[in-house]
Amino acid sequence: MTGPAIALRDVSRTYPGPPPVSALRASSLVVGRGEYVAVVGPSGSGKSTLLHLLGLLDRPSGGTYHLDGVDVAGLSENERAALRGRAIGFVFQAFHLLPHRTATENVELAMLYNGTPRAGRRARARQALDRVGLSHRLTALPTTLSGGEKQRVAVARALVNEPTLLLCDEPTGNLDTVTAGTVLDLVDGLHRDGLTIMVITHDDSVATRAGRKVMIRDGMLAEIAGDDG
Ligand SMILES: Nc1ncnc2c1ncn2[C@@H]1O[C@H](COP(=O)(O)OP(=O)(O)OP(=O)(O)O)[C@@H](O)[C@H]1O
Repeated sequence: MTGPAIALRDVSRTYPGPPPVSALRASSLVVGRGEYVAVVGPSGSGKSTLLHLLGLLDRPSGGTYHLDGVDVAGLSENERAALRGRAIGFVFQAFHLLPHRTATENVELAMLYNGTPRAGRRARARQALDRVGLSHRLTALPTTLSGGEKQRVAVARALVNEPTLLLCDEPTGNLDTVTAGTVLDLVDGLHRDGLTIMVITHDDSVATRAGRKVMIRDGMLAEIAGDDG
């Protein structure tokens, strides 16, 4: 792999409408491997739009996006899906766990389409759940898990394919402050282990965990200087 984890150059996204909405305007951003970046901004500023582009869930209207040195514009839909599954882990506010599957099964599902043999999936799911401190809840159904535990299952699911980039969208939005702290501690640990992390949030207490903050306002990205910057 060559190049930074993420390189956006003059990336824009206009929703056609009518009327057309310029949700992201010619924005550039380079994120090095192992960086922990928070994207903050008010409602409607373009955070989800950016996340969908970064996560290969949407295509920009203009500009270029290199992920791990790969110009993703040149990829077919199947290649984009394969790259997404291999390189990116997602954690969302609403957990998105299947209610009738155990914690282990929820994590196993992330490996369904990536060629991991069935026999290997269970062991890897257990390892991922162990990494997030849930080895005692392997067979629990999501309805029996606390909010923080559900989010930790979601983190295990995001990690199980060993992505290079973790994209988190308001990861603590459904959690109380104390539980949010434990999930953010977990994310801090992943960062220390070398994972590249982007957290999208409107919550400053979440953003301050990151080494670098980027503001988005009216679809424009701008760096926010750190305390020592
Ligand atoms: N599919 C769409 N079609 C048209 N306009 C859209 C679409 N999705 C988002 N928008 C608009 O684009 C702008 C940016 O929306 P986006 O969802 O990226 O903001 P956000 O910062 O994630 O907001 P929030 O914090 O409220 O989730 C908003 O003006 C929104 O109304």
